[in-house]
Amino acid sequence: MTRDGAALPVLGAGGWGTALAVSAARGGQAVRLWARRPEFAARLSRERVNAEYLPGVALPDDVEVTADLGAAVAGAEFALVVVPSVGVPDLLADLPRDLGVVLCAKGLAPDGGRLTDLAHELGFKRVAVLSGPNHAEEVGRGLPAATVVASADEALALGVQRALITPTLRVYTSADVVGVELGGVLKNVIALAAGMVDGLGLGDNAKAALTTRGLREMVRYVVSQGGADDTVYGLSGLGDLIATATSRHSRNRAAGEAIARGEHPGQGGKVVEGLRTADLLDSWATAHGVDLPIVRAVHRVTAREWTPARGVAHLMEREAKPE
Ligand SMILES: NC(=O)C1=CN([C@@H]2O[C@H](COP(=O)(O)OP(=O)(O)OC[C@H]3O[C@@H](n4cnc5c(N)ncnc54)[C@H](O)[C@@H]3O)[C@@H](O)[C@H]2O)C=CC1
Ligand SMILES: O=C(CO)COP(=O)(O)O
Repeated sequence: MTRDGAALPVLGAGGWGTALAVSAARGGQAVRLWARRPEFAARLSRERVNAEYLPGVALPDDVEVTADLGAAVAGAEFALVVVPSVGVPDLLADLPRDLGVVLCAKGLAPDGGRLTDLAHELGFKRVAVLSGPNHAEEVGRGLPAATVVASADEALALGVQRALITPTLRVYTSADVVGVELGGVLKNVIALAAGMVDGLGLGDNAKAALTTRGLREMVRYVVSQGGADDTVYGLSGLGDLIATATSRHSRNRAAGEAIARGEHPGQGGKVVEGLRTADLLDSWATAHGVDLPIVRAVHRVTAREWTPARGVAHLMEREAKPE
C-alpha cells in the first residue's frame, strides 16, 4: 500500500497531524501517526476518530497509531513533524539525525529564529518545511487545497511531494525555505489582528487595510531574513493570510476576536501560535531596529499592556507617508 516503501511517520496527533495522516492515507500512502501521550494513542487507535482535535473524520485503515517514537520512524526516509512550535526542539532532540525532517509548525524557535535553522543546528542534514492555506478541518474532509514543501534538498522536497500529493491536495515544491517558513509564521499574527478588527466591529474597510498592510509587513520581514518577496505573494504567504484572516476555522483569528471583546481566548487546549510569535518577533524587531508596527500592536494588546483601542490608535496615528 505504500508509495515509496516504508510507512510515512506523522509525528503529532493534533488537528493538523491527524488531517495530514488521513489525507496521505486516502491517497494510498501507509502512515504511522505518533501521539505523545500513550493513553491518547491507545484511544485513537481503538476509536479511529480524533474526537479531541479533528472530530468527525475517520482514520483510514492505513493509519497506524503509536506512542512509540522509535517504532514510528523506523526505516523511514523522512518524517512530518507536526507538533506546536514550542514542542519542536524536544521532539527533534529525540530523533535520529539521518532522518529527513519536514517541519509543519507555523511558529518560531525559542530564540525567535527559524525552526529549520534550529534543525540544522541540531545536526539534521535533510530539512524541509511544509506550509500553505490548509485548515485541518477542510483537508481532513478531503476538500480541495494546495500547499508548498520547501527545502534546499530537492530530492527531499520531491519525496514529500510524492508522499502527500492526492487528487484533493496539490503539493508544490519550492527552494525558498525562508520565504515559505516565515510566511506561515507571520500570517498568524496578522490573523490575530484581523480578529481584533472583527471583535471591535471596525468594518470591512479596516480589515482590508489591516490585512494589506500586514502583507507588506510580511514582505519586509521575509526579505530582511533572505527570503523572496515573490514567495510571500504565493500560497504560503498571501494564500495563507487570506485563509486565516477570513476563516471561521482559524484559532488565531478567533483568539483576536475574543481578546477584542475583553475575553480570554479559550481554544480548548488548541495551539494559537500567533500569541507566541508576536512576543518573540516584537522583541526581535526592537533589537534589530526593524519596523513591524502590526506585530508590535498585537504583542502589546495580547500582553495586556495596551487596550485594543490603543493598538488601533498606534496604527492609525503613525506619521503620514506614501504607500
Ligand atoms: N490546525 C491547522 O489547521 C493547521 C495547523 N498548523 C500548525 O501545525 C502545528 C500543530 O497544530 P495543530 O495540529 O493544529 O495543533 P492542535 O492544537 O490541534 O494540537 C496540538 C497537538 O500537539 C500535542 N502537543 C502539544 N505540545 C506538544 C509537545 N511539546 N510535544 C509533542 N506534542 C505536543 C498536543 O497533545 C496535541 O496533540 C502548529 O504549529 C500549527 O500552527 C499548520 C497548518 C494547519
Ligand atoms: O495555519 C492554518 C491554516 O493554514 C491554521 O490557522 P490557525 O492556527 O489560526 O487555526
